Amino acid sequence: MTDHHQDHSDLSPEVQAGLERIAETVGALEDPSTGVVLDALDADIEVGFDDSTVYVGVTLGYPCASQQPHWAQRVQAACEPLLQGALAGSEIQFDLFSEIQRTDAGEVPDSLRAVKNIIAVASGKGGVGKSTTAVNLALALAAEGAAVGLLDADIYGPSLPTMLGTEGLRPEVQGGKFFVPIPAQGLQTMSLGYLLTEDTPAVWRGPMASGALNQMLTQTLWGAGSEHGELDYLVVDMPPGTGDIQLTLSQKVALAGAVIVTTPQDLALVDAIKGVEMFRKVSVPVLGIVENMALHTCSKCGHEEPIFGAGGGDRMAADYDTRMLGQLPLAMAIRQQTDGGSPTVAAEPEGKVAALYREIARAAAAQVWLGASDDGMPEIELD
Ligand SMILES: Nc1ncnc2c1ncn2[C@@H]1O[C@H](COP(=O)(O)OP(=O)(O)OP(=O)(O)O)[C@@H](O)[C@H]1O
Repeated sequence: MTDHHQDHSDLSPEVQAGLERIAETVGALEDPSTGVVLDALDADIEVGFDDSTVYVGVTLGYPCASQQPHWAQRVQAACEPLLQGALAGSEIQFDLFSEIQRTDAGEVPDSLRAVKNIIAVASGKGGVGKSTTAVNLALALAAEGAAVGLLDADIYGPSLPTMLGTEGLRPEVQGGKFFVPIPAQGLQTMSLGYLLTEDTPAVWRGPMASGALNQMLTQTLWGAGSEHGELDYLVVDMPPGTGDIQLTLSQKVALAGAVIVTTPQDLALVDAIKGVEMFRKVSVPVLGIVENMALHTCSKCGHEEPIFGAGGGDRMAADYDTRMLGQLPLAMAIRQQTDGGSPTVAAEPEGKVAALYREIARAAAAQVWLGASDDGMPEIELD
């Protein structure tokens, strides 16, 4: 439940009552990323008064730096009618903060203690744009103010070095055992692509692959390059599919949640359902579904069409009691930018597509904050 912080003992009772009404009004505003009113969330609302200025501060549990103007406008509109009596003529000053909490991960290796939340980005099958989504989501979380790491767990075809323009770089090794993550475009990154050389055999069998993955996860000094020695989120770009590697990883570390990427074609949706079921089976909360390549935007006229059909992700979200985090268009620019080493969120931070990725990132992180997004769901048994 929300705290309304107020120590207004030195203020007149009339001012105190006015501030209390303002706190209540702010508490009744809906948080756009969860659709829940602030009072029902674990949000902090602070209200103060000094020299004709009413200070209102809201602290959310997910990164939301870009939302300050939008919130300021909403708080202003909702509270202006309350500036009466002793508060008449006052101004409102609004600040939005975020404080990202840690998901309880139980026993974890030392290197992962620096990570507050691990988010897996997964897909039931290959080629749906999972890696593109993972890298843009990681950049979007960082753009919203979080300290973010990105682990490319795609053992068979590590694409992170290409997407972030870090090909050919090798991580520094500390104490003969630990990798120092490579900083790239504001992210702390690690990929098997950094460790393979031209001479490394490309055939990685299941047990070897999951061993390598486990090592990258647990032997990387994740907090090393970030300001506070901690990461708010480690985004893991999972290998495609729902086989042993995926299951092992999901069981080995306490994931804060999983984002499932799908395309609107029916087949990909069937595969995405397998992804949802796999995570449920190992009690990992499914944060939601991202529908990629959902609309085709004509590069000549800008017209948008759902060439693979519409509404599949929404239907699946409803059927499987999860949510749609957002839809991305099939756009030439997304492919060119991501394959060219500067993913859309970094290449065009103010563009329409970057705004979509940021909205998805906020919604996913907000679900991590809510923590128990799957509460009450019966476990689904496979086989
Ligand atoms: N929304 C999009 N619009 C246009 N191209 C896209 C979009 N999303 C991804 N792509 C392109 O599709 C190709 C496959 O994307 P990506 O590598 O992210 O998929 P993946 O699901 O991770 O694949 P894999 O299973 O091979 O790892 C890439 O060339 C990427 O640039």
